[in-house]
Amino acid sequence: MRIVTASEMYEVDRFTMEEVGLEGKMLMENAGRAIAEGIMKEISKQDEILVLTGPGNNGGDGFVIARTLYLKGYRVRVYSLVPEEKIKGDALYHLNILQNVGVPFHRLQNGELAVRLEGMDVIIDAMLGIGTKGALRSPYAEIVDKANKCEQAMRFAVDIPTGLSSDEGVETEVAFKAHKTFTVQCPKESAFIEANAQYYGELEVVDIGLFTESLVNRPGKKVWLKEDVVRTFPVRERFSHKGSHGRGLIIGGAPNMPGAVMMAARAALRAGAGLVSIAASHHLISTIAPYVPEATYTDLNLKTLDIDSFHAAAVGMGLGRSEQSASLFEDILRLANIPIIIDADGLYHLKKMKNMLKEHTAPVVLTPHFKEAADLLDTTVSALKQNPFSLTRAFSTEYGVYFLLKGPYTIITTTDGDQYVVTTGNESLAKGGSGDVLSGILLGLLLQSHHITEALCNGRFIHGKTAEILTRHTHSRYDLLASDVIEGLPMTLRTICK
Ligand SMILES: NC(=O)C1=CN([C@@H]2O[C@H](COP(=O)(O)OP(=O)(O)OC[C@H]3O[C@@H](n4cnc5c(N)ncnc54)[C@H](O)[C@@H]3O)[C@@H](O)[C@H]2O)[C@@H](O)CC1
Ligand SMILES: [K+]
Repeated sequence: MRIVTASEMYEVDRFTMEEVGLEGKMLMENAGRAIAEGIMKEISKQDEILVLTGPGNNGGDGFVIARTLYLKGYRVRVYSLVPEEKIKGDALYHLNILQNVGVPFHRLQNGELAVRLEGMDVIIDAMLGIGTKGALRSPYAEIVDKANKCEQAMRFAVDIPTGLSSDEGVETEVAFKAHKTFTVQCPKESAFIEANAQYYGELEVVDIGLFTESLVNRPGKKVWLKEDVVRTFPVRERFSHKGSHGRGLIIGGAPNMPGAVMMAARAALRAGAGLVSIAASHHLISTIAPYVPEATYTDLNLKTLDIDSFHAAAVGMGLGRSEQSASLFEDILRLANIPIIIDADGLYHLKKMKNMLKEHTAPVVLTPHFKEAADLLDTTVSALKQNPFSLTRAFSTEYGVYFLLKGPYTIITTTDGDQYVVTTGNESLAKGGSGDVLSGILLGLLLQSHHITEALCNGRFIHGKTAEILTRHTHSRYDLLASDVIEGLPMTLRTICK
């Protein structure tokens, strides 16, 4: 499912209207009806419903929603923040129909609210959409603030909550706090920015018949969905053998962190890796081995370890941050000609030698969380949280790496700058060890997949999905351990990836 900026959405509108020939009025009818259908599932006929409308097409959607609800017998009225003479085009067309049908219609008079917001059971925000520029002007800011204070009301936003920008990089001062946002055709970029989540609430995408084909030549941004996992998950052949499912290497294991490589190895095997080998300090091997008897072990000595005899490797989990481990990491990066995942302490060392990435020819996957990523990109966490798409895309294309920016909305960027967002999971995953398990799953899938992007998206998807399934059935969001996710993978794999 494509994610768009405002300018991309306007291009989709233009293409649909000018080149396909669907009229704007009809698209507005489709949008309003689809959103009204969604809202009707959440409300009752006893509810007092207020639709707040603005000057543009977002307001036009609001007129169609109000008419649809009214004709179905709901108690609805419309409150326009602008005088009728300011409403033009398709929105005016639908305002006329609204008034012909007899839906109660009020408008702001002399700057005063003619309708009370208090006591409303449902407030629908059709004030501003993707045409919003800058901070909210009066009276929008005041009315949004009043609407947000109506604590008993269910609040729905049309397309985007009024006050938010569609694009990343814009700080929000005041915005409508929706319980649920019905977004038209494609989710907007800003829906995946952490600071905006509280305004969007739940997000539902409604199909109104727009054609997104006109965007095919632009770098893509998409949400990776269950249907994508089902379509691309590696297929196992009846006569395959362990070698067909890949030989993976996990390099790490500082004496004080035996758990990291152990969990990564178990996760890789549970995700379907054929063979997993752990290269760690020999003191550690006897500690780890009983917990992962399926793995093989080798002393972490680059004179004897043939990295390229494996199909892919993961390095950095529990590697340590000493000078010695820094030079070990540098040697690994120089020697490896196989796809390599760099996580945790590997990312720490990489900061000082990131130019090596430009010469490195085999695929490299970086899996930082926001702090690690901000350090790598020489920026701050808050700047990265405001602009995660553009900053990671710039880094990925400059250094030629796959970049998996870990978070509740994980953004995966390819070396070409295409981006995928994976939203599965919940706060139970915010715990030590989660990253090690994710790296293991990613390695397991990298070994079995033809496409690196698919391996990364599918790996991150099943990691999050497993946490969701476990916290729904057997665990809470407090007690779930990283290793529980490994043991929960069978449930996800059995249901999603048969
Ligand atoms: N074909 C289309 O174009 C379709 C558009 N649709 C709807 O139309 C919306 C976009 O419509 P528009 O382009 O008319 O834009 P908006 O409806 O977002 O309104 C833009 C207007 O709001 C005012 N405004 C902008 N920033 C402001 C601020 N900071 N404070 C106060 N007022 C401000 C300006 O007068 C501007 O002209 C979408 O979000 C969607 O809801 C849907 O009806 C589907 C079809
Ligand atoms: K809106």
